[in-house]
Amino acid sequence: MSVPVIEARGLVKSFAGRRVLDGLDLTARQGESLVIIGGSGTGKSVLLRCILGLDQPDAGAVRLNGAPAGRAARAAFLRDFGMLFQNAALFDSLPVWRNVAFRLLEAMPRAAARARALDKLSRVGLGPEIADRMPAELSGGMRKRVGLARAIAADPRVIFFDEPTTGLDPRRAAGINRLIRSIVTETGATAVTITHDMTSVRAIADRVAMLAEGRIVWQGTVAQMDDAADERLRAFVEGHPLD
Ligand SMILES: Nc1ncnc2c1ncn2[C@@H]1O[C@H](COP(=O)(O)OP(=O)(O)OP(=O)(O)O)[C@@H](O)[C@H]1O
Repeated sequence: MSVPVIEARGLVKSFAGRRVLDGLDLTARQGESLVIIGGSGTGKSVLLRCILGLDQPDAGAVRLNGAPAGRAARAAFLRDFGMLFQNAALFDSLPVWRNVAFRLLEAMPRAAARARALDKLSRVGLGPEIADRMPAELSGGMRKRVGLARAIAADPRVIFFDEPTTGLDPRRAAGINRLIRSIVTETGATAVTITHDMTSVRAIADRVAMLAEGRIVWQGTVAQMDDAADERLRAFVEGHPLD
């Protein structure tokens, strides 16, 4: 079997004495689409931040492409990494194409970067007429698509999607889910998505991992998820009300 792209072992992270991650183990393998689910405040973002080196775990270790996540392994990982942020996180002062080409502009001439940006915009269903618009002129769904074009601009091997459908109506959300799935399948990239949206989970996931009480308490395919008896999983998947 190939070396895991991401391996987290025994991650512990507390804030103000409260343990958010409590011995968490998780593996993402080359080319798979892993979706992490879990209630609000269960630590999904903290987990991503620990993987990316933005938060330091109190204990445990992260390995990236088989190597301990020190400075060099993390730099190599980030060179081949793209991310779609919640709310797209576009630069409001830059036109769409420069948002998409942001990292490309360091690596290639402006004309080539613009051409690549237009190509990626077209991949997410946006025409060249959008390229010179400012983000504020776009709808939420279009901004999300621009964010997706930016995430894939440099053809990354690993892509993180942070709540990709939040704030979108169901049809726009379905459009984003379909794009994410087709991009992951086409490029063979490893994808890690965090979401609350069960429609998204079903559209995107090869494997689902549920975070609760600081650990991955269940993982499996979507088909296994539908058959699983785990109470916490059932409650989340079926949306049992919480007071
Ligand atoms: N820098 C920080 N300082 C203090 N507490 C933090 C910090 N970052 C996260 N937390 C706490 O850790 C817990 C988990 O937060 P996190 O953002 O990872 O949750 P989440 O699962 O991503 O939630 P949501 O689904 O609502 O985005 C929360 O209680 C949060 O307040």
